[in-house]
Amino acid sequence: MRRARPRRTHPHRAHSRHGGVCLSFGPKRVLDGLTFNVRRGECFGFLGPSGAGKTTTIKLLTRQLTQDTGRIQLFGRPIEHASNADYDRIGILSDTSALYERLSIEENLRLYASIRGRGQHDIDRLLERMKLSDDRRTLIKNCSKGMRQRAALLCALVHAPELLFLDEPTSGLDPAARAEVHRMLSELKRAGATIFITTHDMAEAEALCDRLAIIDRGRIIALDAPQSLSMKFARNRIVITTRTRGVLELTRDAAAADTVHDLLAANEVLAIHSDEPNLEEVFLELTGRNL
Ligand SMILES: Nc1ncnc2c1ncn2[C@@H]1O[C@H](COP(=O)(O)OP(=O)(O)OP(=O)(O)O)[C@@H](O)[C@H]1O
Repeated sequence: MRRARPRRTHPHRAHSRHGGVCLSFGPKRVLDGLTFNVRRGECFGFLGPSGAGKTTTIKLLTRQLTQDTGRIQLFGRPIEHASNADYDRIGILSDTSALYERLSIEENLRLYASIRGRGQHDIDRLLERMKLSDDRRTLIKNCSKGMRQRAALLCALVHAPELLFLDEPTSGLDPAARAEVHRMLSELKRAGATIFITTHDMAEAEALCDRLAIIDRGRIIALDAPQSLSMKFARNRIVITTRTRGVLELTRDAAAADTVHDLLAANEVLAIHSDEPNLEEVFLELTGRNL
């Protein structure tokens, strides 16, 4: 994988009031005191509105950029001391620009396998897995967006990395290809890989991620397990659909218990459910914006 040479982005060091990692592009503060850690073996989701700083964070974590201030550790050591052997433990899917346009899908895969010092024996299996066997000889420049995305993902995986950085891995994929990527990521996780993933797809985040960070304007505004995030924003209400009295919303208290009892006795209850927000609503509440 080609790595851009690390470069400083801002002539002076801009400190955050809260510590953590900061980065500015010119006068614009893009990351503002980021602090988080990713645990070995987990799938860590990084969500946020467009322009929040997700890709920039991946670039810092993969040493394509250098932070202005703050410390980053990779495999438990300062990232400045990361060796080539450390980088060999990493797979990166950022966009599809790392693919060679004039080579076929298979040639790209074989090239990446040889760059990574890997044998070629897994390539047929990988192509089959991503349903790319029939298109293996198609040149990248003639591939659809979904085919490119799948090919790029395979190139990121070809050396069986322990730590994967995936920037919107399912964008542009149809539902079947998306499900295939999800299955593949779940398998990698079961095999012990650590995954750092950005996505705009809340259902994907909920299904795949052990923990999620929500980032807005370069700051982390929430970090927890998907279910815990929803619970934090639970509105403490129950919603009852009745036979003749429409939909009732009750606050969870002793009075609600009496009402529910009376409704049940009168055979009025068609459905009862708690009113926890889904992740999409949590996100909207936190950021005031759609994904
Ligand atoms: N090389 C650069 N020079 C100047 N500004 C940049 C550069 N790269 C990113 N930015 C700015 O930094 C901010 C964060 O960008 P970033 O790509 O990290 O956002 P993102 O959260 O990944 O967004 P998206 O979901 O749209 O991919 C944006 O305002 C963007 O315009």
